[in-house]
Amino acid sequence: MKNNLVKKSIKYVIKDNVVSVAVLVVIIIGIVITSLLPPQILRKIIDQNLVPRNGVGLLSLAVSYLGILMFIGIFDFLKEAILTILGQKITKEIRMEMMEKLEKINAIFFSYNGSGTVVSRFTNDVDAISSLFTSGIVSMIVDSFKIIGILGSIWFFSVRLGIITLILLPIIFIIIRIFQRHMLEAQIKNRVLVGKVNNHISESLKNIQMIKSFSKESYMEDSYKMYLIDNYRTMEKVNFYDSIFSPIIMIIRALIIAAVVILSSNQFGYLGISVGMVAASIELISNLLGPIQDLGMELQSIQGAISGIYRVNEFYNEPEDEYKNSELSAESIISNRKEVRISFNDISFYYEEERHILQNINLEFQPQEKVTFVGRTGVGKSTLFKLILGLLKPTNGSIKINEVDVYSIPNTEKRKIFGYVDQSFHTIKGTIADQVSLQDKSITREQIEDAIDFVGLSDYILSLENGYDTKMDNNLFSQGQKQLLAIARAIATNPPILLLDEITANLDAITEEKIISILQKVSDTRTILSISHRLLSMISCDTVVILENGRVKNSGSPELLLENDEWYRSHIELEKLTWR
Ligand SMILES: Nc1ncnc2c1ncn2[C@@H]1O[C@H](COP(=O)(O)OP(=O)(O)OP(=O)(O)O)[C@@H](O)[C@H]1O
Repeated sequence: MKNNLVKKSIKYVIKDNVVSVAVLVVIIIGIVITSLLPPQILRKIIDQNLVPRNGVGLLSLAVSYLGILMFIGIFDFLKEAILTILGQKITKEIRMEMMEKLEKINAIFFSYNGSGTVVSRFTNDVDAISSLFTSGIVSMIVDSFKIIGILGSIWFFSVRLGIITLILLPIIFIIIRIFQRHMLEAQIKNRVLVGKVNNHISESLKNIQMIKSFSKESYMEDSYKMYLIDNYRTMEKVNFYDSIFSPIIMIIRALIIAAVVILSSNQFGYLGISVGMVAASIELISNLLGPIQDLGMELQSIQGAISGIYRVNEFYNEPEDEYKNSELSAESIISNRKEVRISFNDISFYYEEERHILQNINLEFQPQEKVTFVGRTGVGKSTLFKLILGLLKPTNGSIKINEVDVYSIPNTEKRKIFGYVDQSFHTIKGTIADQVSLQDKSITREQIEDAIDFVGLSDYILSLENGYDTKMDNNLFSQGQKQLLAIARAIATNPPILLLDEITANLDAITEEKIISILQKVSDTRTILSISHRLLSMISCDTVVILENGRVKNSGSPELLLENDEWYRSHIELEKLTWR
C-alpha cells in the first residue's frame, strides 16, 4: 500500500519516545534472563543443601530465589505499563491521522461506505491494532525468547531431556491451540448471539406500535425464543471449553512431571541427572506451558491486528478531494453579488460505471435567477446539487461560477458562497445559536441573531429561559420551526447562492406557505436553485428545469412550459385536483 499509516505512526511514536523504547528493550532482556534463574537456584538448593543436608548458603539462595521472583514481577509490570502507554500513543496518532483523512476524503467514499463501516475503522480496527502492542507482537517475542531460554537450560542439564522437550513442544502447542480455537469460536458465536438477543428486544420496543397494530406479537416472541435457545446452546459450549481447558493443562503438566521423574529414577537412569536437576527441569518444563498458552492467544491477536492494519491503511489510501485551489477566496470568485453566473458545461455523472445518473447537461443561469429543478423521483436532482456544491466531481464536464470550477473551490470558502437547506434539519450538540453558526468562530453573534430574526424565530427563542443560549433539544422546535432554523443557518454568512432541496416536503400546507413567504424575502438578492416535487408549491421562479432520464428534457419560464410542455401541464392539472 502506498501510504502505510500504521508504520508511519509507529515510527513517529518510537522516535518521540526513544528513552521509553530503550527501557522497554532492557526490561524485555531482563525478563527473559531472570525467568531462567529460579530453576537454577532451586537445583542448587536441592543438590547443595537439601540432599547432602547442608545448611551453608541456604538462606542466601532462598533470599535470591525470592528476590528474583520479585524482580520478574516488577519487570513484568514495567513491561506492561510501557507497552500500554506506547500502544495508546500509537493508537491516538493513528486515530488523529484518520480524522484528518476523513476531512479530506472524497465525498463519493461515503456513498459506498455506511457510517457503521467508517466507525468500525476508527474503533474495532484501531483497537485490534492496539492489541498488537499490549498482547501481540512484543509479548510474542518475549514468550518466544522465554521458550528458547527454557529449552537451552533443559538442554544444559540433559541433552536427552532437551531432545524430548523439543519433540513434545509442537505437540503440546497443537493440543492447546485446538482447544483455544474451539473456545474462541464458541465465544465469538456467543457474542454475536447476545447481540442478536439484545437487538431483538430494542427492535421490538422501537416497533411496538407496528407489532401491536399488525398482531405480530407471536412472531416476535417466537424469534426471541429461537435466539435465546441458540444463545443458551453456545453458552453451554463456552462453559464446557472454559471448564475443560484448565484440567487439560494440568493433566499435560502432570504427565510431563511423571515422565521426567520416571526417566530420571534409579531404575531407568535414562536422563542421568541429579535430584536438583530433576526438580529444576520439572519447574522449567512447567514454566514452558505458560508461554505456549500465551503464544496461541498472541498469534490470534496478531492475526486480528494484521487485518485491522490492512483495513486502516486501505482507509488511509482512499482518494482525496482532488484539486482545491487554496488561492481561491469567495471574494475573488464573487466580487459583486449581483454578478453571479452559474454554468453547467456538458456535465455527466455516474456513481457506478456504466450507470449514468446525469448526462450531457448544459445550462446557464443569469445573476439572481430563481431556478427550480423538477423531475420524477430518482432522476438525479439531489445528485445535481451535490455536484453544484462541489461535493462530487462530474465524470465529464464542469460546473462553473463566474468561470471558476466549483470543484476547485476550497471547502473553507464554500459557506460564504452557498447556503444549503434540505428536507430535514440536522442538529449538532450545543446551543440554539450553535445550530445557526455550526460553531464557526468567524460568524458573529450579530449575524446569528440577524439570521434568526430574519426567519421570524427570534420571539419564540427569546421566550425560552436562556434565549439563544438554550441548549438544543429536538423537542424545542416543531418540524416547520426546524426548517426555519435551517434557513437561518444557510443565510447566516449571507451567501449569494441558495440551494433548497425539497425543504417543504414534510410540512403541512400552512407551514409550507410561511416558509415560502420567508424564502421569497430571502430570494430578492440571491440566486436561488431549488428542487421541488410539487410544482404548485415552488417559490415563484424565473426558470423551471425538467429532468428526465438524467437529461434536461425541457427548460424555460413556468408560463412557457405551461404552453409547450405536456408533462408540466398535466402535472400542474393533477396537483390542482389533489388536496395539496
Ligand atoms: N450514494 C449513492 N450511491 C449510488 N447510487 C446513488 C447514490 N445516491 C443516489 N444514487 C442513485 O442515483 C439516482 C439519483 O438519486 P438522487 O437522490 O439524486 O435522485 P433525486 O431525483 O434527488 O430523487 P428524490 O426526488 O427521490 O430525492 C438514484 O437512482 C439513486 O439510487
